Amino acid sequence: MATQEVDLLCIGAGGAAYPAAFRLAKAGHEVLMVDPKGVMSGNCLYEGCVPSKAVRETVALYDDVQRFQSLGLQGHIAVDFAALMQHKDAVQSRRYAQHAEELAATPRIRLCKGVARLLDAHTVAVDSDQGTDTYRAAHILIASGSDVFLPPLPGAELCLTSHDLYKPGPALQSLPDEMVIIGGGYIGLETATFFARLGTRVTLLQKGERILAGMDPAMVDQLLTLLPAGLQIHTDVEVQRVEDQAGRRQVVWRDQGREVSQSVDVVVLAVGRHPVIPEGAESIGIELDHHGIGVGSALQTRYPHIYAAGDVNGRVPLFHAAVRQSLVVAHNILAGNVPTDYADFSQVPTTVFTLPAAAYIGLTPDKAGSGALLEAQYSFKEDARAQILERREGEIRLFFEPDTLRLKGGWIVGLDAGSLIGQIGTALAAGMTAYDLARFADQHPMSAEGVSKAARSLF
Ligand SMILES: Cc1cc2nc3c(=O)[nH]c(=O)nc-3n(C[C@H](O)[C@H](O)[C@H](O)COP(=O)(O)OP(=O)(O)OC[C@H]3O[C@@H](n4cnc5c(N)ncnc54)[C@H](O)[C@@H]3O)c2cc1C
Ligand SMILES: NC(=O)c1ccc[n+]([C@@H]2O[C@H](COP(=O)([O-])OP(=O)(O)OC[C@H]3O[C@@H](n4cnc5c(N)ncnc54)[C@H](O)[C@@H]3O)[C@@H](O)[C@H]2O)c1
Repeated sequence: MATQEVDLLCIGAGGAAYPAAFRLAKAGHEVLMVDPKGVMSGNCLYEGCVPSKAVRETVALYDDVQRFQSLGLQGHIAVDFAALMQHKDAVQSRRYAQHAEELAATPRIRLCKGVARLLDAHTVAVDSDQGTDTYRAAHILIASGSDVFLPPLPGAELCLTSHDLYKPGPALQSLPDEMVIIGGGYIGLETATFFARLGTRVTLLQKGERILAGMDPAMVDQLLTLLPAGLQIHTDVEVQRVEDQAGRRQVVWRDQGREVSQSVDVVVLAVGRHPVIPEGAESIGIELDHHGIGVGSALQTRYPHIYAAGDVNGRVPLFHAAVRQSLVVAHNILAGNVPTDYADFSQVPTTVFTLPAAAYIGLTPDKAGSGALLEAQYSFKEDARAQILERREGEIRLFFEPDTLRLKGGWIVGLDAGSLIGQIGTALAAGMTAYDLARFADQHPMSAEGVSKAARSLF
């Protein structure tokens, strides 16, 4: 087939791709998204955010009901793990159907099921079941995301990954009694708390000294004291190998020079993700850095018309960061590839959706240095909603510039952390001060009032 012309070709159809695709199509441009999944939403919906949180929220309800056994909700409640997986699958199907409708209703935008390769700075080949098509694109958005990193660990192939756990039709259909999780980052810790709260005995093995390395230690240390009792965490260990033992898994690791082993039903490997670089990118001279495709905050590669957004640039590998970056790309394309919009990588709300959760944004004391920020605190112990829900653990901390009392960052451990961080983020984006927050009459008895109460503690 002859080469076809498009205004924008997106490599991938996840959160880093489709907001730009829709914005450009709305502005009258012809857009093609290419993705081997043949559906929109990338890994967030296929095996990431949405399915993992469908599991998380069900476990949170189970946890709440158990806590209320002596508080007015008596009766036996049991986990049906296979039904929980069906619920997760149903949420995924529902969202896929919604996205298909959105796509069908939007003119000038097509989604092709296939794999894209860069032939030169304007030409992209798309390999699909129908053969290979070639497109000449005025603009290219590389949004090919990330994939599970598999380390050279003997027996890695015996382990499950987040892909196996959360994809539609997941690998696990019954609740394991015992599980080892290798890796103490987001995926490892979230997954560990979900299973531990359901009743699985979970051992988590972390290579370095710190769980959730890179986050404010004061936040992480507080979170660690609140994790489920059925979760054992070993840090500073070196996993040696995983072996098959008549269908069970034997995990062998070194702990302070001593060899330790444990036999479990399931091993989950969660030691990170790596960017997926489309074929041809490097040969046309697109540069990589230690995160992924190298871009500045205008998200342009060395070619002004070729952009890289989302997990593939590895700067802030979160869904909402990918969406914001995608819109930055759209704005810069619409401005004729002259940077007019920039991604702010420093102010992205981040939540570890453990049970309970921890969330942070902006500048925290570990990064700012001791004494550089004025701290305000609010403990959930004294919070009305937390008392009503018997969730009195954790706190809100806000960090201000000492001279101006301008909000610089914050973190929350505990109740509604994943929602409250959005409120703090909005205040941060608006350049608000402790005075502004303290003046706002936030709703009682909701956890959000803790944000203004924390600010008021300074006066
Ligand atoms: C278990 C798990 C839980 C997560 N939970 C959260 C969460 O709660 N909140 C949050 O914000 N983030 C979460 N994330 C991260 C989030 O999923 C990613 O940040 C987000 O999906 C990134 O979007 P993206 O569009 O950059 O990439 P992706 O979603 O990875 O999409 C990239 C797409 O490109 C396609 N592709 C790859 N190569 C090619 C090619 N050559 N041609 C065509 N298409 C190609 C891929 O098939 C994929 O569909 C989670 C991730 C995981 C794994
Ligand atoms: N709530 C969220 O927003 C959310 C949830 C899940 C995933 N994600 C995204 O997915 C990405 C990947 O998550 P992840 O947890 O796989 O990676 P990660 O980089 O967050 O954590 C990996 C952990 O594994 C440890 N590790 C590495 N090699 C090891 C080894 N051999 N033995 C033991 N431990 C080892 C690392 O030190 C680190 O603590 C995250 O960076 C995040 O962007 C986000």
